[in-house]
Amino acid sequence: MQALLNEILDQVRPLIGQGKVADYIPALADVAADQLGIGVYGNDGELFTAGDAQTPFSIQSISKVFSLVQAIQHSGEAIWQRLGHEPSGQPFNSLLQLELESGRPRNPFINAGALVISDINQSRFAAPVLSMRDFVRRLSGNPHVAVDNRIAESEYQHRARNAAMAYLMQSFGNFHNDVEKVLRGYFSHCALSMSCVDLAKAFCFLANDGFCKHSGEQILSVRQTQQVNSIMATSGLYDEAGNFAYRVGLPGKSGVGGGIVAVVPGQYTICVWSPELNKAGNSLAGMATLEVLSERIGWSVF
Ligand SMILES: NC(=O)CC[C@H](N)C(=O)O
Repeated sequence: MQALLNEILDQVRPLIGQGKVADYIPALADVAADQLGIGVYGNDGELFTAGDAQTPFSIQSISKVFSLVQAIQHSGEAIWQRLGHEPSGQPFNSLLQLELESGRPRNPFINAGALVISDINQSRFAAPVLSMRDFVRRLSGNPHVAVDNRIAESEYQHRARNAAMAYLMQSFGNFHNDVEKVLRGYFSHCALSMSCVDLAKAFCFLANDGFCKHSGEQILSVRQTQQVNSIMATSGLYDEAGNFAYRVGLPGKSGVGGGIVAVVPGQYTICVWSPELNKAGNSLAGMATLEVLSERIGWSVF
């Protein structure tokens, strides 16, 4: 595995330069574009890394999985009264469908859906950002995981589109807390800084029937774990979820910080990171890395 990871990173490295670092959140644009890393974590606790696997980056939309899991933990099936679990076929920040579908987001991994989940968590936790941070610290086994407040503040200053979504949902009665407060919380969890190693470890319960070995916690039931993986497989990469299923064939979740997490049920979790994105907002070199790795090992679940 170790030799394979080194080989694959060398193979995809020439793609760096063909994508574009996200700059609609100005603080995100400061990252060095030529970074590339991978962490692979086995259900048996084995860890393989290559490249910039230990460098923390902004997890952005990958955090939507953590907030969804928290909401499922305290509210279970009831959350689906507020949003769906259908792929959207739209960019992650699209407003169009939300208006047509009366303020009910298609799924928890587009921004509108993640904002509803944040609203649900806001109603439940006294300090939602701290609850999320502590949850992620336990899952990753890294007590130093923290929010990069500079990035959270930068996104708040440029919140127009996400704010528009939240207020639109409020106008349809599908938003219960103060919009600005929920936006702040959502931007904070998107601004968590984690490395490929942190994320591969934090997602391992999804490859292990809901059980996180290093924290000793049953995070979700077996059934709930299958359900979260199914939503990742159908919606984890927005309007590129089909392409990801075709090329990689695993449940996955991406973020505009350039990270992508993928789950090999029963075996491994993988996190790749490279900041340059393709047009759909997914890491260009990251997608290629996962494609080659999945093909070489025969990991596709399809
Ligand atoms: N796709 C993403 O990673 C988007 C997350 C980002 N915080 C946003 O709301 O726009």
